[in-house]
Amino acid sequence: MLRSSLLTLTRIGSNRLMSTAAKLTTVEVNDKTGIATLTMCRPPVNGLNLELLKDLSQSIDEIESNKSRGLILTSSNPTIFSAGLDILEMYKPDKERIRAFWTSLQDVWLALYGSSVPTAAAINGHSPAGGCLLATSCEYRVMLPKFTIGLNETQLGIVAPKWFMSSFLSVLPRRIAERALNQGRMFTTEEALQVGLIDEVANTKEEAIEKCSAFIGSFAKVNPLARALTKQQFRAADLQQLENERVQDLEKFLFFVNQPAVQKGLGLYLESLKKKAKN
Ligand SMILES: CCCCC/C=C\C/C=C\CC/C=C/CC(=O)SCCNC(=O)CCNC(=O)[C@H](O)C(C)(C)COP(=O)(O)OP(=O)(O)OC[C@H]1O[C@@H](n2cnc3c(N)ncnc32)[C@H](O)[C@@H]1OP(=O)(O)O
Repeated sequence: MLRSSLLTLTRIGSNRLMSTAAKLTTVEVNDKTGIATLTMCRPPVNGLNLELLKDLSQSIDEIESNKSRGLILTSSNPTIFSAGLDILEMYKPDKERIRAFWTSLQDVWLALYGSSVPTAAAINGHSPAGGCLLATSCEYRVMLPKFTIGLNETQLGIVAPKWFMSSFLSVLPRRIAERALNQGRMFTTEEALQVGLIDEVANTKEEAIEKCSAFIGSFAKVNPLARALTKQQFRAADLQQLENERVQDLEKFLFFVNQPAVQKGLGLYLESLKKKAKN
């Protein structure tokens, strides 16, 4: 069940905490429900860099293979679910590292969107771009009030690839998804609930996790294999499309991100974030 020799198993109440010393994710399995909570813990904003993506992949694999009854994705940061892709991976990138970075992002999406176990996101903070991609790859979303979620790529002068759109479209009606993506719109919790981008609102992270657990519990009397195969049939075309086009998708990304205008835009955006952080 545990695949790394570095892995430690600790017991907290009725939960088993599985994590490695230097990992950027933790996996905690509730002994009563059998549901695994996968927590992202990369300060300051859970920016998805190569290391966090690799740890996410490993944790999802771990949950798939340890017979958990479901997966709840959340964050250790009290105000940020994930700030999306770490822009430092894309700005003035190292040639080899950026290839590994994008390939790892593809791996995470394929594993999470195609996961055989029921998945839910307890969105306990802001969730722009890649953060929204992770949340919409899950089957159910519960979000805390006064945060924002959405695919804001066009606001940064970049383009969400097709598979980002697939996740978005699996949740939102096409007309709303298309307009929001073109605008790079970030939705408040209330707006997200209204359009169906999230399923429920919770006042605390604990409540969000409870609601996610209740969603996963709703499959208790359904045959797990029948449920998993049904989910996978719904998602097969999206998953197959990326599987078939992985190499071309990587090359497209590299070409696009290395354009001088895109580099300039990313540099200005990073500067604006840093300026905002100082004030
Ligand atoms: C037809 C052709 C098709 C071709 C398609 C092919 C390829 C497509 C090419 C590219 C697609 C790439 C897809 C990218 C998706 C992404 O995820 S891009 C990332 C988008 N993320 C954002 O815009 C979020 C930016 N951050 C924020 O809005 C805020 O930080 C926050 C998350 C709301 C948190 O706010 P808060 O006030 O709490 O924190 P600060 O803003 O003060 O930030 C603290 C600290 O963190 C740094 N930081 C924040 N976000 C990022 C980030 N995403 N990457 C890197 N660093 C980040 C910020 O700069 C501060 O740093 P410090 O000053 O050093 O402390």
